[in-house]
Amino acid sequence: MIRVAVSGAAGRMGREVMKTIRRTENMELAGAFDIRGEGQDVGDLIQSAETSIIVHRDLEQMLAAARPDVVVDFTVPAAAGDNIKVILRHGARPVVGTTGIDAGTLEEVEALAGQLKTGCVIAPNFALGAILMMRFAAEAARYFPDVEIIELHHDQKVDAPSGTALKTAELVARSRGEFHPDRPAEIEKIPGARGGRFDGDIHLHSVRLPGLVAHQEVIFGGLGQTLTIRHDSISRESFMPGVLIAIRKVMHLEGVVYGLEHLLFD
Ligand SMILES: NC(=O)C1=CN([C@@H]2O[C@H](COP(=O)(O)OP(=O)(O)OC[C@H]3O[C@@H](n4cnc5c(N)ncnc54)[C@H](OP(=O)(O)O)[C@@H]3O)[C@@H](O)[C@H]2O)C=CC1
Ligand SMILES: O=C(O)C1=N[C@H](C(=O)O)C[C@H](O)C1
Repeated sequence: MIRVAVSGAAGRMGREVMKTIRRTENMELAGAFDIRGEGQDVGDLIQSAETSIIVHRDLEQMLAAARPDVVVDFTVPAAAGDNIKVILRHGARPVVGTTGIDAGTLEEVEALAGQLKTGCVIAPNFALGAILMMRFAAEAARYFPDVEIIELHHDQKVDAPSGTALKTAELVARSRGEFHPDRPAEIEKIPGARGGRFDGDIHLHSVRLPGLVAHQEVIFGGLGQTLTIRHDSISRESFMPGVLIAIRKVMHLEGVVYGLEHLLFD
């Protein structure tokens, strides 16, 4: 039985993870942490009967009371780094979906996990289709180096571009074939109209609208043709199989694994 606690328990992803853990064999929901909903029974958050697990506002207290093996974190970029360090120091294993964590914090987490010989998984996207979309995009970039990325998300998302779009841009940049851009000097009549630029010339565009969940198109352009690779998460259930894989695998890891693909394909 793996004892799992959830950080960001009152959020959209935290609630979905708690529902999933509660119906998964060999896993037990052990604790819940969030800055919102202190003292609330988790059952209220996931529309189920009372669970006797209450939301803690203090991560250390929750860890001491719940003694989880794994803590799943879906919070905010500003909090996730500190949360991960506290979880590691407490001897539990973090599985982190929070995006937008800065590179310096990630390095500190890598050093700490290595020093403590404890496993940690950090993945900007847990949906299998999104992992494949990134893989196919990296492959296509070898033949079509001209590319733009459009990510589309619900209107409550705080970070832009999405973690997935940034990871896609990194992978595309790494595997890109020969690239000789021959473009006219552009005039942006509204600043930002051409999006953000990764590596100088990979344009990323972020759309935020109610009704959306999480979507991305990677559009390649070539002589007389385009190739579009698109993934749609139409519900947050899409992320759950990947989260469960990470929870099971992190129990046997030492150090940080960045990206679900390393648990699926390596
Ligand atoms: N890797 C993946 O597959 C996926 C990653 N994500 C990422 O997960 C993160 C969460 O997304 P989502 O669930 O939609 O966001 P929500 O805003 O719905 O949930 C985040 C929760 O964390 C709480 N919170 C804020 N600060 C802290 C803190 N310091 N300590 C503990 N809890 C805190 C928030 O409270 P309050 O509302 O009061 O601020 C909220 O309840 C985002 O970074 C998102 O990009 C999302 C989907 C999939
Ligand atoms: O905030 C979200 O919702 C999502 N965030 C992740 C990201 O930033 O890539 C993963 C997915 O796109 C949903």
